[in-house]
This record gives sequence, C-alpha cells and structure tokens, in this order.
Amino acid sequence: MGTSLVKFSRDTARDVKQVARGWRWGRRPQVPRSAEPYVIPKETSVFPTRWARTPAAIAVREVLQKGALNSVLRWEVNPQVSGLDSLLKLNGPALIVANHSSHLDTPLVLCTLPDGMRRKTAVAAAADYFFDTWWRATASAIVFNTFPIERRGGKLSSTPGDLLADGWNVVVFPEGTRSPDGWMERFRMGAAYLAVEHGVPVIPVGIKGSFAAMPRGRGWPVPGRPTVAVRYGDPLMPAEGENAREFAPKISAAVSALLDEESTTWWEARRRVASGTSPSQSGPDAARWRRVWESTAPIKPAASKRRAWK
Ligand SMILES: CCCCCCCCCCCCCCCC(=O)OC[C@@H](O)COP(=O)(O)O
Repeated sequence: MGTSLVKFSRDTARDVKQVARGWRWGRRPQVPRSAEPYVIPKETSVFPTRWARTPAAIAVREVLQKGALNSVLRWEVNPQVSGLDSLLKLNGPALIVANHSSHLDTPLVLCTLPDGMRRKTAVAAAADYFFDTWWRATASAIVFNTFPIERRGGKLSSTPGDLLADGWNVVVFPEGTRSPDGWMERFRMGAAYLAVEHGVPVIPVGIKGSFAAMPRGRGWPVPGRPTVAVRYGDPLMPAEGENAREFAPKISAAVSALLDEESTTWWEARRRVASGTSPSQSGPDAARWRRVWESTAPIKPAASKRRAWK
C-alpha cells in the first residue's frame, strides 16, 4: 500500500515535470523568424488565346496550316478521309468530336476539313500539357488555334461556349488523353454538356491508324507513310429536353460506329447499329501486346484509281 502510494506520487511528479518542460511559459511564437507567410496558390494561370483569333493571327495560321502542316502531314502519312458529305448538313458551328490516340489526330482533323470550315475551327487542348510553358502555348495557339481546358475535372471554362456562340467550330477529344494502346477509352461528359448547353450539333469523327502511325512517346510519324483513316459521321443533335448524361453515350456510340464502319463496311456497320450489335471499340480483353497488335493492323490504302464501272 505504502509502496504503491510512493510510486503513484513519483509517477505524477515525473508527469508534471514533463508537461512543465514542454509548456510554453513565455508564450513566444513558435514560428521560426525565417518562415514566410503561406499564400494560397492562384487557381490556374489562364493563358489568353483571344489574340490567336484576330485577323492577323488567322492569316499567319493559314500560311502555317496550308503551307507547312498540310504538306508535312501528307508527306508523312496517307490520310484517307470519308464522310465529308456529312458536313454539308451543318448550317452553323459544331463540336467536332473524335477518338484520340496520337498527336496526329489534331492535324488530321484540321487538314481533312474543308478549308472554309478549317479556318473557323478551334481546338480544346489540355491546359496542363499544351499550356505549361509560354512558348508551347503560343505555338499551339497560332498553329492549331488551341485554347486551354482543364481536363482533371473542375469547372468547365467559358471559352468553348463563347467560341461556339461566335460561330467557331470546336474540336474536342472527350477521352481527355491519348489512348495507351490505340483502343477507344471512356468518353467524358464535357462535349455532351457543351452540345446540350449551347444547342449545337456534334460531328462524330472516327480516327483509325493514328496510333500505329505515331503512338504516345514518338515525336514523329513512323517511316513508310502509313495510311490513316478519318471518317466523319452525320451531325448528332441533342433531343428536346435531353440532358448531357443522356446525350453523352450517343456521342461515343456514334464514334464507335464510325470506327466499326472503318474496319467493316458502311452497310455492315449500319446493320449492326440497327440491331444493337455494334462491337465495343475498347478492344479485346487480352494482354497489352495483343491489344496493340490488333489496334495497329495496317489499313489498306484505297485503290488509287476508283472506277465506277468495270
Ligand atoms: C507530321 C506532323 C506532326 C505534327 C505534330 C503535331 C503536334 C500536335 C499538336 C496538337 C495540339 C492540340 C491537341 C489537343 C488535344 C489534347 O489536348 O489532348 C491531350 C493529349 O494530346 C496530350 O495529353 P496526353 O495524351 O495525356 O499526354
């Protein structure tokens, strides 16, 4: 009994001493004098691209796109474009929505659009990737008429809406990133949201072969002038009262159908759409090498001489 009381008081004394040692008696500030105040970082520095749509910039871009980009692209790859007649059904600005697996995709879309439409087309580009340095931002804005968008969620900027209202077509890659293996990935909601919000049609585009021609990690197309297919589809318009969540799957289905059409025929792809048996364009559930192997099957270039009559 006596010993436990002694032990108790000894323990208590030690505890009190320990607390006293840690006690801030003088109440001096705990922050070192060298510390600097914490400033909350600014949201994102928005790079202005309005200048890229002034008449002077448009004139420079025309020279760059027609004189350089188009020639270099067609020298390095063989773009095979189909479905351009679908664009005749437009009578105002549209969202041009394509699958994305290569840096070639933007030049391919721009260089296959009819000139009049190309001149009036802007491209939504990842802010973190294309707008990370001033020179990359300036170059992509002047050549491709890009404007920055945040791809990791967040608030959708007002730029695409303003551009559509100003009569610009806007290219969007709803996957948000280049496909790692050439197969189509999940589409995000942004494009559907813009179409619904601004009542503009979506032109679906299926691009096949750009992964094989210049996958992620390559800075220049592979040698051999590979054929790359760009297939435009009929405009899709959100139905009366339809919301983005309902409209979004129709956009990805349309791009999938175009890719299916590219690997089969128009007739077969149409029949599969009608019967709801369009194959998924997300590729086989297999090892990476097999997925890449299947997605990079060479595209047969169309016969150079098309004959209507045998
Ligand atoms: C033969 C010609 C070769 C020309 C190379 C052209 C360089 C392409 C510049 C395209 C500028 C616009 C691209 C907008 C689309 C976009 O922003 O997609 C994101 C990805 O891309 C990059 O992110 P990630 O795939 O995640 O690395």
